[in-house]
Amino acid sequence: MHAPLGATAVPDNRPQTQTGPLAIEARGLVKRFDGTIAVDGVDLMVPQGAIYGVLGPNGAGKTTTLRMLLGIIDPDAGVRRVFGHERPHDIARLIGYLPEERGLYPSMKAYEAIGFLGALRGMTLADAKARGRRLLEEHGLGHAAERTIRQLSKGMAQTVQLLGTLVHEPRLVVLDEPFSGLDALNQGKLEKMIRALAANGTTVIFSTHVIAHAERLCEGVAIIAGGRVPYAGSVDAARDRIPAQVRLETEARDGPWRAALPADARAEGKYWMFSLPESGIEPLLRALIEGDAGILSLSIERAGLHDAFVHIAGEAAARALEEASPAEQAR
Ligand SMILES: Nc1ncnc2c1ncn2[C@@H]1O[C@H](COP(=O)(O)OP(=O)(O)OP(=O)(O)O)[C@@H](O)[C@H]1O
Repeated sequence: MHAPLGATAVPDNRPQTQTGPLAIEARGLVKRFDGTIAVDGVDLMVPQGAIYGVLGPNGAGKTTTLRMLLGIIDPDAGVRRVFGHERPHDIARLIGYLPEERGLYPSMKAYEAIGFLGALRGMTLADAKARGRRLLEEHGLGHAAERTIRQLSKGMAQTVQLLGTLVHEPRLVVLDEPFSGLDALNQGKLEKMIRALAANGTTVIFSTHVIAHAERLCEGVAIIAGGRVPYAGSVDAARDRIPAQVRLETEARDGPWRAALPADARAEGKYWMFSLPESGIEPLLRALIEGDAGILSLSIERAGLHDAFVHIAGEAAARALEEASPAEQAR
């Protein structure tokens, strides 16, 4: 039995790599529309209980990939297993799905809309409505339970639809661009909800074109560009594809120590910046000290997911990502 959403304190330092059973295993998924390839050989492994991001610019193939995983459309080639089942429809009651196109019946009351979605996933309508009311209370929308969908703000309606996605306590939650259309406050609330779901053992997979969301939330990420997945794995391992950068401040402007700096060293204001040498920091430190650099400060900065994305998917894909939503990227 799951605890109520949002009720669990969730540590931010959960392990980045998980072993154990997979919620989703997809190999070689291909989809064409009218002869044009939308998804071109996607492999994904999502461990149970993980938060997993599918990150890519508009048109990259995120929605098509998610729809194939859910069994809404069939791949032209490849296999996908959800909790070991090759036909996701067989376990539809274990899955919650928030589609990219939001939509609830405008004349339904908020708690009825949640109830309706729960009934579609196998709950009795009465149970689903009662749970809808409870979820609305728990998420600060108790006052809106009796309001019709058309009387709600866009953000509130989106939260109602999300609660309808979760009302039957699915074991796998698939969210297509769940952050788009939400203001900063509601984006923060959604991040909390996603963490709470995972802390309760639910697997969450979401698509996004906002790197910051994937970086803050996900253990695993699939980078998707032009229908291909040039990287799928842990966020940490993606970041480790780029050498960490050393930021060095010295007292001496010149001297024998300069010969110890790696070839890619460049001046940035009062600092020297360069890639962490493969031999590690110690031999470098020794050389700097012996060469009378007078070290004032030295820090090692790990690459962020943005730099990793550029490195893996290329500048053009990164630009497309930023152009998709500059305001959301900034958050
Ligand atoms: N039903 C369809 N018929 C024809 N082409 C489609 C269909 N669905 C998707 N496509 C095309 O497949 C490609 C991938 O689309 P998809 O919606 O999967 O991308 P996405 O990464 O989810 O993009 P967005 O972030 O804009 O939603 C696009 O070129 C799109 O135009």
